[in-house]
Amino acid sequence: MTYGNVIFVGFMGTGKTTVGSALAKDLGIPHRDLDEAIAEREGCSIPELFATKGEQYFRDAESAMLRELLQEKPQVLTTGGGAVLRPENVRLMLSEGTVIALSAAEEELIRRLAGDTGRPLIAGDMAQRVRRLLDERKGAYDFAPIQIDTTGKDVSDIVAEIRGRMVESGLIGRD
Ligand SMILES: Nc1ncnc2c1ncn2[C@@H]1O[C@H](COP(=O)(O)OP(=O)(O)OP(=O)(O)O)[C@@H](O)[C@H]1O
Ligand SMILES: O=C(O)C1=C[C@@H](O)[C@@H](O)[C@H](O)C1
Ligand SMILES: [Mg+2]
Repeated sequence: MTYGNVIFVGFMGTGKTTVGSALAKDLGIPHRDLDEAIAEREGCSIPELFATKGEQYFRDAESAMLRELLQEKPQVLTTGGGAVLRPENVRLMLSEGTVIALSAAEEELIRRLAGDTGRPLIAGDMAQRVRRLLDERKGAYDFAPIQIDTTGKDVSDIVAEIRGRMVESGLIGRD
């Protein structure tokens, strides 16, 4: 049994949506994804939203949707890579749930994101943009009390590792 929100943060491609969905199944609680909820509400994809309304509009929608979705506990809530950029969002996440940060080595992120067209901030020279953004966001995910490096690990192993950390922290029982 788990209580409250389990919130995933991390850079694009660290696997928040993929791992969060698998963890929610494993724990038997719902999974919501902030990017998917925004796209559904706005009636268009994230790249379309950036192109038509701009990043500032997206960030406002992201903060509002975060506040709204955090009311629906218990759940696994997976955020977008930039949701931690506003301090008010970070404060809200820390007060409303358990925050788990996923990370992965730069070259692995570049491999995972190759061919992707759904992330407007890395469109164009993807590898160069990933490197620059990683540098700009250094430390941005360090606030999360549970830190998981996903490099070279399968989704099922990552879920097992997270479960172990949640048991250690007294958030869930052993079975
Ligand atoms: N542990 C893993 N090993 C290999 N590939 C992975 C792993 N986790 C995720 N992936 C792949 O990496 C890509 C990005 O994963 P995902 O969409 O879950 O990332 P995200 O952190 O939610 O990104 P965003 O911040 O843009 O929402 C997907 O193609 C996914 O299948
Ligand atoms: O890292 C980011 O700033 C983003 C990550 C994606 O999940 C989306 O939220 C959007 O493409 C912006
Ligand atoms: Mg995602």
